[in-house]
Amino acid sequence: MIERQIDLLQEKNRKLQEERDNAVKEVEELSNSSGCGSYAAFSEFLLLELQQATENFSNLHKIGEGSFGCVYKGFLRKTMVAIKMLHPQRLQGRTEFEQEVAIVSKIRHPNLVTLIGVCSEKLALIYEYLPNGSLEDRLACQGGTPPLTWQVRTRIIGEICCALLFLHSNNPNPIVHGDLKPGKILLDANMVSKLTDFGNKNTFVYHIEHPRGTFAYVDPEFPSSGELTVKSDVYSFGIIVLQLLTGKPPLNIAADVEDAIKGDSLHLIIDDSAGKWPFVQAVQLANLGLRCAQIHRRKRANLESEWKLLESLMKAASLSVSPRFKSQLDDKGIPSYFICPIFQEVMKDPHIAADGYTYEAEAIKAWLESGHHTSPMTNLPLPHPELTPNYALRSVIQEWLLKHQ
Ligand SMILES: Nc1ncnc2c1ncn2[C@@H]1O[C@H](COP(=O)(O)OP(=O)(O)OP(=O)(O)O)[C@@H](O)[C@H]1O
Repeated sequence: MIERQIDLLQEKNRKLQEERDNAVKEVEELSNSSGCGSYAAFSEFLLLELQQATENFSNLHKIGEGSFGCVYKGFLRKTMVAIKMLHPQRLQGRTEFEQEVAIVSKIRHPNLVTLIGVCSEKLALIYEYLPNGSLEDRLACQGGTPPLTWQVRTRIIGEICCALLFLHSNNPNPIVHGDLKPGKILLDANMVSKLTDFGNKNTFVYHIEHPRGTFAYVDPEFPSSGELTVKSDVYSFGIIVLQLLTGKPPLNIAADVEDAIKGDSLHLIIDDSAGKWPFVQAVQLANLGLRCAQIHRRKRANLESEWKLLESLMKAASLSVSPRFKSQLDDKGIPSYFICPIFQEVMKDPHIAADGYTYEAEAIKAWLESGHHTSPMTNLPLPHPELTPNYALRSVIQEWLLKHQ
């Protein structure tokens, strides 16, 4: 009798082991086929969940409509999200949707909008929700919002450059945004900027065929070459820099700024609604914008070489905090990005984790050592546990502390 029970238990144990081995194999196969190691980057949502989150796609939840479909705001699995419903006719088909998702879902950077998930049955993309809307709307002060200060504008320029450097250095192939313009730069609750719609060249091609005033950002060499390169993004970036500096519409902006520099009248076209922009820095930004917005690709700036200048401009801007820069400050006047998301204290030794967020070294090490394999910020699996010191932020914090304590 006992022997029979032992046999049964052994048989059950063998079956369980077999099931476990099969499950492990399946997970390995899935992660290999996604090409991103064990990094399961996004969730699949049901249409029913989207319907519940948006009260059946009611107009009250609609936040906008682009050429590729409507965007709704919704509360999904305890998170505020933006749901982008793609028009199926705007895509070449499901394969293209899947290819795009495969690219976008693997990329994480603090200045790129995070893809949280997809709803394959409805071809919908679910992104983190950015409550301060687009740079286009903020530049136009839509809804009565105050103009962006020169400090915020300088930081946004640095952040966008940082995001482009990240996309362009992607391995094995650089990722070209292809449709960079203020409408594709979104702002979070702290006015930190994030690029959206990267890895979707179709948006760009669509705009070339159906111009809506956005062609001012388009690489002038694109129509003849028919090809988008990283230098196409550099051109659009240059136009955005000049627009942030002057507040002018993008058409012919490079020629206007160039004329102003030649005629010693740059001070007349700097956007004074941004506050008192230090003139030396305004000139540096004007020249940076012009180096990027060259008509010929081969003459355009290399963003890697421009980064040092931008870093110093960002540093200077963050040290010169005006009262209108409040959204970046906590109630003690400390810039929010100085605060470790785990310890909630000003960082002494900031380190960047694989999720792109910066934490106090001690805090993130303790998190990893206690067996966590996920991001404390996004809850998504971390592709690796390595940490990189954030020297730039550390020196900004130290200088700020010296000045304010
Ligand atoms: N993650 C998000 N959080 C908050 N608002 C968003 C988000 N994504 C898009 N939006 C808003 O939804 C609207 C539509 O965006 P979408 O990117 O589809 O089109 P667009 O950029 O306005 O136009 P097009 O794609 O035709 O150039 C815009 O007002 C945009 O600011």
